Amino acid sequence: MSAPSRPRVLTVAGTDPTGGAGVQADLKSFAAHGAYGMAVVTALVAQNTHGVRSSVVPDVAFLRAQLDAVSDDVTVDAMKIGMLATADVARTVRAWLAEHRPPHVVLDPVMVATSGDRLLDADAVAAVRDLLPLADVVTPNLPELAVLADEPRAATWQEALAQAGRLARTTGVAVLVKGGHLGGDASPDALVDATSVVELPGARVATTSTHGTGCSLSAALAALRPRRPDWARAARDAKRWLGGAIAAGAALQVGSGHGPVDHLHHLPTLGLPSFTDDVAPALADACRDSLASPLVAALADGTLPFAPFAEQLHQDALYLTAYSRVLARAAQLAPTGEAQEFFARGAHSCLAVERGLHESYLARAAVRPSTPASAVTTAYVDHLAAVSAHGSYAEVVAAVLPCYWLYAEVGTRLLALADAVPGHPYRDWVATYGSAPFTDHAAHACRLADDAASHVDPATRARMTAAFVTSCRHEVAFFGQVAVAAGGPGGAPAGADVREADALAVG
Ligand SMILES: Nc1ncnc2c1ncn2[C@@H]1O[C@H](COP(=O)(O)OP(=O)(O)O)[C@@H](O)[C@H]1O
Ligand SMILES: Cc1ncc(COP(=O)(O)OP(=O)(O)O)c(N)n1
Repeated sequence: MSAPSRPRVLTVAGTDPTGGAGVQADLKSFAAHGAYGMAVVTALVAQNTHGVRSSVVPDVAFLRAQLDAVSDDVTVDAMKIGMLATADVARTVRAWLAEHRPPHVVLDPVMVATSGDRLLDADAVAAVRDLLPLADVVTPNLPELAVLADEPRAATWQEALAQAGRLARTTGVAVLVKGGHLGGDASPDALVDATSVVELPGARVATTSTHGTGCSLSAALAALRPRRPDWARAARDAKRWLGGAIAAGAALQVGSGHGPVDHLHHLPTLGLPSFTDDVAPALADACRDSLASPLVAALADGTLPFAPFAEQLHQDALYLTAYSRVLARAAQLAPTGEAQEFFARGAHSCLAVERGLHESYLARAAVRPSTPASAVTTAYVDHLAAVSAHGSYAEVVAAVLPCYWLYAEVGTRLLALADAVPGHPYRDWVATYGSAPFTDHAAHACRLADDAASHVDPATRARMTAAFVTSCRHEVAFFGQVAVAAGGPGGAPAGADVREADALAVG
């Protein structure tokens, strides 16, 4: 038979109705790591982010019935054991393990929650110790390590490593000792066996969202092990994932005590509104503000004198040269041939339009080619360059999108206004942006941004939004940068002829 598409991983643990610890956290950890999750419940715990209120431990015959229901039917590739509550529960799990031990077993020796509430009877410690030889890895925090080793609590990380080494040598089980309870800037862990120590350094995240970190780490370890060559590599990857989950926890806004971690922080979210639906209000604001600028208002009614128009086009030409490079970067990062071609064509079109502006309008204007980029143009270009240098494909696409989408929106409105003015002097230029093919290119760019957003994690999506909104602000400033003297009839000088629409694929 072929291999299963996902590791089948079982947790045997207590519950947390607020979803941060216990079985609920374990199942999220399993899903986060692409495992098929199963759960046998040892104890029903009424708890939240402030602590444990009460718990009920079902009869151990029922616990055994749950365990047998799994092993009678399903192959278990890996298993994590969490809260055991009582000595009877620990002994029942041990008896089942003796018969049905999966290839990989992680034991999280849950004793006391961060809130200080006991999750294991004092007389059950010996029964948990008896389980150690049936586990591959045990994952104690510092107080739990001391209890298992029957020694005083380690005061330093070095003492903890030595204590873990002694426990590993006496029990034969590897010890993933956790440094979450240490003070300081670091939160190191280490995988210690009888002969070696693999340190897993980690920065401490300044947060109160640490409820269920131990549960989530041990579950991740079990889920990863079937797809990793050894425990050290599984532990390294589990810890790296947990660091991101802890950092993203506060944004969940779950509870007013010690909140949970975000187990799915690294995954895209199904069912979100599309990116363009999400940022449409920002685009609408930018469109309204752009139309209100003196330059665009005078462009709309045809009263814009030629000099400020040419000055604006000159800045546009400088901008397009830089924008072309950013589109080329989007083409370089593009995940599909279609997207690569779209942005590569856009990069080329920018240069063609820039050249066209110089050969037509600007050749006849008083603006000298050496006039430098304005502060406004420079700021916009710097923003795009920064996203292009440091951002992912999705962020680059979000940053370049307003130049397509806003120009299409403003252009469409301007064209309707220009059409109401007989002999409008800038109608051809306005029509470039207010009609196809430019509006089609803008719709295509929106579609590519939505595609990109559907594959990113929440943090990247937030950066996409920030990049988009910042570009919108620069667009508004760009329209507002040229002073417009009131009055003056507009009009391009005779012979000016810019046929941008054919070549143009960008704003
Ligand atoms: N503030 C934090 N920042 C980063 N990692 C943390 C933080 N607190 C705990 N951890 C990590 O979470 C995991 C659980 O640690 P710990 O708190 O020691 O165990 P437990 O949750 O069982 O009490 C470990 O990998 C630890 O390094
Ligand atoms: C049902 C249940 N099991 C374990 C714990 C303890 O979780 P842990 O990951 O050690 O983190 P804290 O909750 O102590 O912060 C629990 N609370 N509930």
